[in-house]
Amino acid sequence: MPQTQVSIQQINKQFPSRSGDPIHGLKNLSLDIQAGEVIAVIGTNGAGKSTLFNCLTGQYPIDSGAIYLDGKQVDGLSQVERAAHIGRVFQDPTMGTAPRMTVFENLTLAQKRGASRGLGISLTQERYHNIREYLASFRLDLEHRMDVPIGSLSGGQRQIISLIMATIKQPKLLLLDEHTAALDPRIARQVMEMTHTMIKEQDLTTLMITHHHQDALNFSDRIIVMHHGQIVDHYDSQAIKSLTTADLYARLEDLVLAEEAIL
Ligand SMILES: Nc1ncnc2c1ncn2[C@@H]1O[C@H](COP(=O)(O)OP(=O)(O)OP(=O)(O)O)[C@@H](O)[C@H]1O
Repeated sequence: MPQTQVSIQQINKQFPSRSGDPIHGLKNLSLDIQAGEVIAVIGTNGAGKSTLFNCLTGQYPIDSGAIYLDGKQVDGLSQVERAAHIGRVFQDPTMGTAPRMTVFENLTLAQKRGASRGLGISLTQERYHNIREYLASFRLDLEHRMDVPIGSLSGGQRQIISLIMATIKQPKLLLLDEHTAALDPRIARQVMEMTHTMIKEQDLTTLMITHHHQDALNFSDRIIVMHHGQIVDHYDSQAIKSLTTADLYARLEDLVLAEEAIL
C-alpha cells in the first residue's frame, strides 16, 4: 500500500499588486502525492505552477495552509532546512549550480546540502573517487569532466549534472521545473529519458512542470492541470492511457477561452 509522501493542505499564496487587489498565486490548493509517484503539472500561463514549487521549497512563505513531507510539517522550515530533503532542477541550467566551480565541487556541495561544514574540508580524495565511480555509472563520459567548470559543459550535460546534484542525497521530493525546455529537441528527449531512468531506479517522488505534453503522457503516473492558482483536473494512470496531447491542448485552450468570454 503506497504511503503519502507529500501532503499539501489548503495552501494560499498572494502577492501584492500596484492596483491594490492582491494577485492570487495559489488558492486553497490541496494535493497528496504517494511515495514514488510521478505527477506532471501542466497549466495555463500564470496558473501558479512555479509558485507552487517556490512554496514547497520555502522560497516563498505560504500565507495559510500546511505542507507535510514524509509526515513532518515543513512549511515553517527555512529554505536551507528543506533543501536537505527537496531536490530541484530548473529550466535555466545556471540556476541551482555554481557555473565557475568544477563539476566535482558542485557535486560535493550538493552532497553536503543541509550540512554545516565548509566546502574545503570536503574535497577529499575519497569523495573524488566515489563521485567519479557514481558518474561513470551513467555511461555519459561525465567522469572525465570532473575538473572542468560546470559552465563549460553543453546544455544537456549540465542538466544531467543538475539532475545528479538534485538526486544525490535521495530527496524525499524531486521538483523538475521545465528542466528540458531550454534544450534542443533531440537532447531534451535524451535528458527526459535519463530523468525517467533515475526516477524509477531511485523510486523518487516527483513533481514535474512541463509544457511538453507528450512527456507528461509518457512519463507520469498522474497529470494535474492548474489554472488561476488551483488544480482544476486530475488525470490518473487509467485516464492517461486514453489521453492525447491534443486533448490536453484543447483543455488548456478551453480554460483560456472561458476566461476571455468572462472578460
Ligand atoms: N514574486 C512575485 N511577485 C508578484 N507576483 C508573482 C510573483 N510570483 C508569481 N506571481 C504571480 O502569481 C501568478 C502565478 O505565477 P507563476 O509564475 O507561479 O505561474 P506559472 O504557472 O508558473 O506560469 P508560466 O507557465 O507562465 O511560467 C501570476 O499572476 C504571477 O504574475
